[in-house]
Amino acid sequence: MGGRGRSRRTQRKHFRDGRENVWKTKKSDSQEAEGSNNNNENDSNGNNTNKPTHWQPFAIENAAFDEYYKEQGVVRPEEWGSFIECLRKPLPAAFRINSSSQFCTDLRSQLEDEFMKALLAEGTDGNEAEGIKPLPWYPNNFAWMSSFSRMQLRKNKNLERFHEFLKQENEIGNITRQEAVSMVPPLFLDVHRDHFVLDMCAAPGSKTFQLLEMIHQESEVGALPNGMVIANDVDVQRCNLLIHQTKRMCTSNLAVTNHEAQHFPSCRWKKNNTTNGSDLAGMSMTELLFDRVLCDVPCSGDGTLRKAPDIWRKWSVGMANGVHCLQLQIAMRGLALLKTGGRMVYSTCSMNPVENEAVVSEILRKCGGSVELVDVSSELPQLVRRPGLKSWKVRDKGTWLGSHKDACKYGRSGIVPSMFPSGQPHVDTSSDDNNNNDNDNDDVLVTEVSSLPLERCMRIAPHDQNSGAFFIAVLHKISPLPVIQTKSSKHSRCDEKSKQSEDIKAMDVDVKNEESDEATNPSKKLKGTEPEKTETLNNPKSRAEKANDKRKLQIQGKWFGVDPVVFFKDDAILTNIKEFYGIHESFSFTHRLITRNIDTNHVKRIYYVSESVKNVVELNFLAGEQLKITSIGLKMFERQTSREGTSSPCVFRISSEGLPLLLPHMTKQITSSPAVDFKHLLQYKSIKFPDIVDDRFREKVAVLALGCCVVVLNTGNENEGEGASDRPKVDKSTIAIGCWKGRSSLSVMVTAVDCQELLERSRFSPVNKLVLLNLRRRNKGDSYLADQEQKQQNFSCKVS
Ligand SMILES: C[S@@+](CC[C@H](N)C(=O)[O-])C[C@H]1O[C@@H](n2cnc3c(N)ncnc32)[C@H](O)[C@@H]1O
Repeated sequence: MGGRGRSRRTQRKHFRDGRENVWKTKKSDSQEAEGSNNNNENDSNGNNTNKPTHWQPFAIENAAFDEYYKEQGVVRPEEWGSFIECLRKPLPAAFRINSSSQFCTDLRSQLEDEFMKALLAEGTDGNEAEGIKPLPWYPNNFAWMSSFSRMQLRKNKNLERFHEFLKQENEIGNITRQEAVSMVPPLFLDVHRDHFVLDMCAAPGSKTFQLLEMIHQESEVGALPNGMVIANDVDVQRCNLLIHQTKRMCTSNLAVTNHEAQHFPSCRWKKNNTTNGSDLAGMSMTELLFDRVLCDVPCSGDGTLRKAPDIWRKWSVGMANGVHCLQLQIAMRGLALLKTGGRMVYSTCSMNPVENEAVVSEILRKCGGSVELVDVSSELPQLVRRPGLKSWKVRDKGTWLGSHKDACKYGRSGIVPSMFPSGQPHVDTSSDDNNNNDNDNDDVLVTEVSSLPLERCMRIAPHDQNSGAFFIAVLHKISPLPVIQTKSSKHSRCDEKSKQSEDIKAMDVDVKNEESDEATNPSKKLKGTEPEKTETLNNPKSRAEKANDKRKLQIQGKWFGVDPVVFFKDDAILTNIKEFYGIHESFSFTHRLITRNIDTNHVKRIYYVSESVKNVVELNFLAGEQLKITSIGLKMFERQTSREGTSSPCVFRISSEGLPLLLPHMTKQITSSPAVDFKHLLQYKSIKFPDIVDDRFREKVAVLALGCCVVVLNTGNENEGEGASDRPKVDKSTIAIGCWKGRSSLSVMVTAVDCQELLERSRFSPVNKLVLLNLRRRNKGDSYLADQEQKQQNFSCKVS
């Protein structure tokens, strides 16, 4: 896990207070830890102001934390000891088998039959002898937890083989390492294959991966589901992590966007005035709405204390109070983008009621009956959870506040009414000339109790099932949201706290107006184009330079720093690709190929998108390119830039991600190889033609054109490539790799690491089968099912 894991860690960025990375702690940062915990002094922003003097390991206690949560009653008083003790223990590692992988059942068998027993026998440094076990509440035994922490997995020699297994399968995309409780929200979303799903705050993407699995489950061979996922995150770097993570899924049904979730565009488009008889005129979608929305909002994150112990010293109530309004705005935008009848899951990895029940309560109040909190007590019955709180207080600068009245009394303008159970703003009725409030019993703190069905929210406590803590609420949109009137109030409210609050005051209406304006007036500056303007102002340019800039901008597209999304329509290149690979007419190319470069002479990569993603791209064009798309579809063709590339009649090679989708539709540049030469290809990466062992294979390679080709493993069971047609039979169990035919040799286009991995592991027969499956997975994506075990076994024998 070493370097890769650490580098992911270093990219974690606290969304609000610039929390430095715990895994990359500088000396001064470590020093800061000293003494900060039992004396948690906060400044007005809720930041810890202690200045420690020398290094100390992470403290795993915080008096302010204890005081706060004891008072809030998040667990019963008699449970406090086990709650806090559990929070101080490292989090056991958990992982999930990719259920849309054709190999999911093989992996599950390996875990059940091999690792479960082996890890029990081997034991570890710790006392718990459970080894690994499936999470009882996750369907089909596809999610597992171990009794080992991530550190133990890295350091313990006995666990080396298991750790290697986890790393490899994770890299290939067969499993995902993910905190157990983080797997819960997508399960309550009830995603179907034809759903349009929005993941509003998606990075680093473990839940997006789960959503994609759900969309792709039970896919027929070569068929794509009708649904899609849009994964959005405001942080570009984290978007890149997400793209890296989801690339393992090899999906054409995903678009990644980079917006503030609270301002996510809905791409409304008025059908009659923009099409001008174009080929988009038939477009039926006029607005981007979703069947499912996942609202896994940024939060204070104290539910992850076991995984990120630096939170112990950083923790303060200000962290939660400071994100309440943002969370509410994101959730309201999510509901506005949800179709009537759709489901939204709101979740946080925080235990704080201000981020949880308070946000849900305000949603219900604002939506006035158009949204209901769903009772999901009968779903996932084996998941141990607790009902949401009905009563809580707010703490600010060391003072407990029972209601908004208290906030006004103490002049706490940052504390908004929606943070309290009733959500009611305090209206000061006392007149200036009658300032005698002495009769009020103001010194008694009255804690409000909510009348909303907040017991339907779910709290997951760490000591219930040895996990992290989490909060989940399931919402159902019954009817369109009401228009929420802008009220001028002297009381501070979330809407007024936001400088862009205009967008959310009338959730279903105002956004429409704003977006229509954008669509009809594309020159209107969007957020994200700011740097460009600043540059222009600071550096006055000549007319020629400006013209040049304008041209560049046109090429660049609407969003500054983001490549444009362009349908690839270069007929000459397309005809060349189709003819070279003999691609069937049945394979839909029209409006399914995308590039990120308007200049087709310099297109390097061509992406394939599903029908659903294509529709969204078209809608986005019609709506004035409101979506800032950072990644889209499946990389299918890549320009071969080497000297070899120029000698081929077709300069575009098939990428390994795109091969599974294209393979059933190829009639040319495809041949089959016996196991011996297939193994040599993997072993030596490149073999000279005279070194090909099998004469028939050498002959078949000789007739291929120079350039990219596909070699299919001949398992010997069928007439693969023999007989009337030289085209190998392609079915669910086919194993194929992309190759390059040069003037004197045939070379693989699978990375050296992949080849090495296969060859090393193929020496051990029990692992052999899985390794082969993995190779196929990597090259063939997830559209094939593993149903011919015998064939795999045959190949294993031949290769070993
Ligand atoms: C709790 S994490 C999401 C984890 C993610 N759902 C997963 O399962 O991997 C919250 C994410 O929200 C993002 N974020 C913060 N503020 C945001 C905003 N205003 N709009 C969209 N995303 C935001 C952060 O960059 C962070 O990646």
